[in-house]
Amino acid sequence: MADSAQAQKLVYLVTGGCGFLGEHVVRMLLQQEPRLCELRIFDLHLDPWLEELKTGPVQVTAIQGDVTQAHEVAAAVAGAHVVIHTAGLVDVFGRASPETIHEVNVQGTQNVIEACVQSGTRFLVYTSSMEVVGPNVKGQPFYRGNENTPYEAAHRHPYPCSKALAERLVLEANGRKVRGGLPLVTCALRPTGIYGEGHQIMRDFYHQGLRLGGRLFRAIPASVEHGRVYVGNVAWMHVLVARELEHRAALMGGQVYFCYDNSPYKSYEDFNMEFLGPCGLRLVGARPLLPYWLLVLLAALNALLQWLLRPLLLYAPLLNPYTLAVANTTFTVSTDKAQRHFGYEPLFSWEESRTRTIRWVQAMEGSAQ
Ligand SMILES: NC(=O)C1=CN([C@@H]2O[C@H](COP(=O)(O)OP(=O)(O)OC[C@H]3O[C@@H](n4cnc5c(N)ncnc54)[C@H](O)[C@@H]3O)[C@@H](O)[C@H]2O)C=CC1
Ligand SMILES: CC(C)CCC[C@@H](C)[C@H]1CC[C@H]2[C@@H]3[C@H](O)CC4=CC(=O)CC[C@]4(C)[C@H]3CC[C@]12C
Repeated sequence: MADSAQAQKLVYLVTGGCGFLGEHVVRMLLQQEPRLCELRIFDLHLDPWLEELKTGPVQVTAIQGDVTQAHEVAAAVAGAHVVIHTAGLVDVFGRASPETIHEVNVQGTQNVIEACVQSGTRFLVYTSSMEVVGPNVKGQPFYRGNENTPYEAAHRHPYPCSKALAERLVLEANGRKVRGGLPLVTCALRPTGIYGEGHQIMRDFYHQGLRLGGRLFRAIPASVEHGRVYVGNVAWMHVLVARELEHRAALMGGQVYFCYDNSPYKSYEDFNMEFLGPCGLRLVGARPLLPYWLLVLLAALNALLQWLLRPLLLYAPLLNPYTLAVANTTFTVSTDKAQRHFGYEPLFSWEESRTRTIRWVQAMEGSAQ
């Protein structure tokens, strides 16, 4: 792939390239991959910002398509050297049916793998998730664990189930012969909770805080640590992996890597306040305002209401039994596997990640400042 004749001629495909993470991967590739000659962006919905990318030296091809449609995926993959598969249905709120989540996340991933095999594309990077590991249904803590930490990964919710199945498909496909006879090289990246510019849930919390007169009310004990990673560093990791898979296929093929950086270990809410605080919001309470049993009851009530109202309207609040369990279970990562295997160092320091995220929140309409 990298011989001198082809040095500047790489074709990359990013599925889900218009999503929160996908957009950062796309922009990072354009900045950091000098060998790129064409960047294909495949997504169900194409965003207007793609237009501004089309004026640069790299050919940017926007492809409106659905990963569940094998023929659309095959057409997009044909001739690509590397596929970064970030497209997915990220739904832990019950907006989509379990069948749809499975179809997009599992069948969609299978379609991407088959398209690589059929078209002779050798390098596939899959965006997996920490959710593949946990938190599990028993709520057992995963405290600063790494890729080898033993943990009982038991899931019931459709989203982690689908991510775990899809990740397995990707890893099992490593070594399959692609068209032309060479082996497919795959690996999976497992981000913890991603934050940064474009993060929808952060936006939701910000607007909720504004509605509540600049206050948010603590729901989860400050002692519960939740792993977070800056979107720019997750994107950078994808770009590095995509680049290094070719040179270190024997080491990296079939491997999983947690995505990490120097973001501090904090509870989900305290971490959000790192950005929302400087934008004028305040977190009320050193301890949760409501007892945990009441939150469990409210979450169950929300699930019941969702089910009852489904024929009439979509009721999908942030709080449900699953999100409560995830938010209330310690899950943090401490690893250097990505550094050891492909030389990853975070591109953005914590200070820079924080500043960029704060600036983005401040720029939102209706800033509390
Ligand atoms: N947001 C987070 O904290 C984390 C996300 N992830 C994973 O990262 C990936 C990206 O997630 P986000 O950017 O947060 O989500 P997102 O919803 O912002 O982006 C997903 C993109 O995939 C596209 N997509 C959905 N269904 C599709 C289909 N059938 N065909 C083609 N495109 C489709 C969407 O239009 C969207 O642009 C996902 O695979 C997710 O599982 C993993 C860990 C944490
Ligand atoms: C009011 C509640 C008590 C708090 C609600 C917060 C939740 C909405 C979020 C807490 C943890 C989040 C998840 C976590 O960061 C891991 C994830 C990984 C993914 O791959 C997809 C997103 C998510 C499941 C993320 C979703 C929101 C939370 C559950």
